[in-house]
Amino acid sequence: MNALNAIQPELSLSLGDWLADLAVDALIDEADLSPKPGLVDRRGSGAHTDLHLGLMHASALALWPSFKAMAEAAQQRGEINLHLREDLGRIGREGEVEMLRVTGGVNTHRGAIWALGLLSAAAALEPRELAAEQVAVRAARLALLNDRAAPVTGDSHGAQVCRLYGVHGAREEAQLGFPAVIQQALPQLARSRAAGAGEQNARLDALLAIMTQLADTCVLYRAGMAGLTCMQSGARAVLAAGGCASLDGRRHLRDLERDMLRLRASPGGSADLLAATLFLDRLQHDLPAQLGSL
Ligand SMILES: CC(C)(COP(=O)(O)OP(=O)(O)OC[C@H]1O[C@@H](n2cnc3c(N)ncnc32)[C@H](O)[C@@H]1O)[C@@H](O)C(=O)NCCC(=O)NCCS
Ligand SMILES: Nc1ncnc2c1ncn2[C@@H]1O[C@H](COP(=O)(O)OP(=O)(O)OP(=O)(O)O)[C@@H](O)[C@H]1O
Repeated sequence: MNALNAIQPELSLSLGDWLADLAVDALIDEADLSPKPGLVDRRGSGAHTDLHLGLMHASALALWPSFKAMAEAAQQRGEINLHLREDLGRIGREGEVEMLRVTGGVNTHRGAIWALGLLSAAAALEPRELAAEQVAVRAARLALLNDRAAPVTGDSHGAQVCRLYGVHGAREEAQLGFPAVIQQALPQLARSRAAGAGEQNARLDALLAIMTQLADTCVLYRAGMAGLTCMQSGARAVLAAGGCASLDGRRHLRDLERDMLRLRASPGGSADLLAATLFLDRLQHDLPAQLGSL
């Protein structure tokens, strides 16, 4: 490393490096955020027996090359088309294989590879247009294209409960332009920050805002419609009581966690979308100076 890079390492950063850094940071921040109801966090494994924080970190770090490759594929193709969609599908599936290798076969980040992969590619396509809404719309256009090489996934947990309950899951959330992120989480994050909640509480409030509405297929698979209703109404109660920075909100958060653990329900889809929220939030604010000339 030369002396200048040691002082200003960002000078040697490519767009793909930067986007992969943001995606991995978002996953690590999501995992570390505490206390999250039912999810892996700094306190423990929530409703999971096969996940822990170290595994979430290892999985997140192992995905860095996949996010970089997705961003670079978008730069190389230069437009939204079937070629790019099929590049992303291939890289995403290879990322899943790497994730399963690192975790010894546990699904830590399948939904996150999908959401953050599409968003990384969408950001790389137009690095001058990084407003959250613009990036989400491009990601949706990519998600709407049909990857001819994708295996038929009719028996995934998500696909099973989508059929059973007639809800939309991870695929449709992306195809709609991530409404849970754009309409719920980012506005809540901004409101809670403006109200002086503190960053960790603002992020918890953003997670709860997602949980008020999402048909989280992780919860549906493990705890059925009763579990989903419990998650949504419990999250609403926390926000209605003043959010995670208020004493009353914290009481409701504790009640929600107790109920989710009793049902073995873990809002993994909501957690993935919180990571997507943190990614889009940083994207708008952190563009390093030297990338401004791209
Ligand atoms: C679309 C995906 C998520 C598969 O979804 P499916 O519902 O069939 O599967 P599965 O139950 O295994 O995974 C769902 C994942 O989404 C998350 N999730 C659950 N509910 C939701 C929701 N309502 N909204 C968003 N994410 C959700 C969960 O955390 C879970 O990890 C994806 O894994 C996929 O198609 N991969 C193929 C490779 C590919 O094309 N990659 C592209 C990279 S950009
Ligand atoms: N902090 C977190 N803690 C737990 N899960 C998370 C967290 N962040 C994201 N997730 C998501 O939750 C999903 C894990 O959920 P779950 O364990 O229900 O998956 P599964 O393998 O489909 O089902 P099961 O474990 O019930 O067989 C992962 O795909 C991951 O994307």
